[in-house]
Parts: sequence; C-alpha cells; structure tokens
Amino acid sequence: MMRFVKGHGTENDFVILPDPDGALDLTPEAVARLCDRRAGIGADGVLRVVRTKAVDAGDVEGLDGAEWFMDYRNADGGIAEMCGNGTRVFARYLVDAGLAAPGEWDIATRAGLKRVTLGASGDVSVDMGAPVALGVGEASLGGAVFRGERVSMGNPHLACRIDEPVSVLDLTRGPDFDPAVFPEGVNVEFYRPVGDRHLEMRVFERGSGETRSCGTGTVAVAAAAAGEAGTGEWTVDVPGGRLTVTLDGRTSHLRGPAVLVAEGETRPGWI
Ligand SMILES: N[C@@H](CCC[C@H](N)C(=O)O)C(=O)O
Repeated sequence: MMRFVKGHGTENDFVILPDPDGALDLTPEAVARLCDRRAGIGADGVLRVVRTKAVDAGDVEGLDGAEWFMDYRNADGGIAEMCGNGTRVFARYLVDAGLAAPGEWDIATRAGLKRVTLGASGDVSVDMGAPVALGVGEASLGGAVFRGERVSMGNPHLACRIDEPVSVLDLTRGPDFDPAVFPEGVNVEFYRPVGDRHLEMRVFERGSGETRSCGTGTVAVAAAAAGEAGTGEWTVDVPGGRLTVTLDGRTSHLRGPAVLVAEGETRPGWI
C-alpha cells in the first residue's frame, strides 16, 4: 500500500509519493505502473519526496543544504536529472503538507540545489540555473528534419524553432535523433514566436512522450529564442497553460501554477 498525492504544473502531471525516510523500494516497473493512464493512476512522472539525508544522490555534491530531495522519475520508469514543473509541484506539496513554510528555500535534485519561492497559495517560482548552450543539433519527425539549439538544463534538450503553428505537428510518435549526439536521449521542443518575447511550444519528452508542459523545456526554448545576449521576461504558451521564464544572463527563473488535485492510497498488493 502506498500513499500518494496527484498534482500538476500546467498539466504536466505527477504522482507524488511521500517517503520521508527513504523506506520505499521504487523500481522502474512500479513507476511505470503508477504512471500508466489506463491501468494505473496516470502521470507524466513520479516525484518521490524523501529527506536528503536518507538518499544516495550519487556524485551530486552540496545537496545537504536542502532538507528535501526530489527523486524524479519519468513515466517509463527512467531517472531524469531535473524536472522544472516537478520542482514547483514538489514545493507546493511540501507547503501543503506542512513540511515546509511558504517563503524561499532550496530543493535538492540530481541537477543540484534549486531555490523555490512560493506563498501559502498561488504560483511557484524556481531558480533553474543558467541554460547551457551546446550548439546546433537536429531531429526528424514524419520525414522532415528539424534543426535546433542543443541546451542543457541539467537534462538534455533540443529546441527547434518552426514557422507554422505548433498545433500542426503530429507528436503521436517521437522524433528520431542521432544517439551519438544525444547519448542520454533528449527532450525535443518545437516552438514558434507568436509576439514580443512570447512563444508557443510543444514538447516530446524523453521517457514520457508528448506532455502538456515541460518546465526545463520552456526555459530551453526561451534561451534558444533569446540568443546569446538575451535577457528579459518570456511568456511561453504550452498546451496545458502558460509559463513565465525570466533570463538575466546569470540564471533563469520559471514561474507558473502548481496544483494538487487528489490524494489516496494504492490497493494492498497492487503495486
Ligand atoms: N517535465 C519536466 C522534465 C522531466 C524530465 C524529462 N522527461 C527528461 O527525461 O529529461 C519539466 O518540467 O522540466
């Protein structure tokens, strides 16, 4: 039996598993079953909520500055370094559960400490760190080749600018890419400018398929659209809503809604 909370950030949805002492043996198979939209609870990923001192986060240093570690898993059970919407929903959960106070504090992730800012309700903002531009790359979809900017947000992205509305894309199948260029896989974003510092975006996420939003992806496309010296506030419309990205040349911030919608328990023996 497992206690869970369900939440989302601009419809990028998560099963949240409170596991303060790290007692849960969370296998990839269990994650995939939880995220299954027909036979499980259904989600783009899992956020295990565990005390930093109760986990071994590999070679990531400096995490003990944060009480809570976000153990993020993709819907296919795979591990990802970072999830922008996940950190926002994770922070909302901690405040809602009385495990942290509204304000400003760090969450430990596999991509290092991420500082969140939130009130007792409303939007959650997270300092996502500096987007790292890695040069051009390409992916193909439905026989067409899309060139874009490779960007690391701790996790890998390919941000492809397109000229037509993003709604025309068929993302029922994922883009193909060269595994020699993206040995860890890649999250592929398609974006189009629709106004002044205003973009629309769709994404095909590594390990989850098309999702209705991706926080690291929105920062990656804002950074790609802004170019090298770009700073300022960007609005990014995704199928699940609207996110705001602020670039200041040193770091990036992601702001938007984070909502908890349900809680419950899995049936004994199911997982
Ligand atoms: N939706 C997330 C990103 C989740 C991880 C991604 N699928 C990966 O494998 O890198 C976000 O909001 O950033």
